[in-house]
Amino acid sequence: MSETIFSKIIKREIPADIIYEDEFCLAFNDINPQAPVHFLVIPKKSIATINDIEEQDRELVGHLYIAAAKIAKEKGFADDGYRVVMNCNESAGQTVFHIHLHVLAGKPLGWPPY
Ligand SMILES: CCNC(=O)OC[C@H]1O[C@@H](n2cnc3c(=O)[nH]c(N)nc32)[C@H](O)[C@@H]1O
Repeated sequence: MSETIFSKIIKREIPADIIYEDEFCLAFNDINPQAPVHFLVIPKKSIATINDIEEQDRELVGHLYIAAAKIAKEKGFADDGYRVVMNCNESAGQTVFHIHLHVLAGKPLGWPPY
């Protein structure tokens, strides 16, 4: 698996503002927030894109959403509302090839998101 900046964050080789961690995933604030709340939930397993998610990753991908919802509830914006986005490849703007959920909240988010 190719090393990404996110695998360095998982290994604590580079710093990040970590807000949640469990056996399977890590969440940290985005370095370039696009909303008052903008954090990422990433699996500890390196999976490059949505296209690379395998049947064996079903539980793990579901776990990312459960973690996102747990954080949203803890931070108090679950009921108000939030957006969860996972981008796949260049035209969707994916720049780090380690899958990650973007969790955005804290302001009315426009739709469609482009
Ligand atoms: C269009 C979004 N497509 C994408 O691939 O998102 C990658 C996301 O990761 C964020 N990011 C990049 N490097 C770092 C870093 O070292 N630290 C942190 N805390 N966030 C980072 C970046 O701002 C972007 O929102």
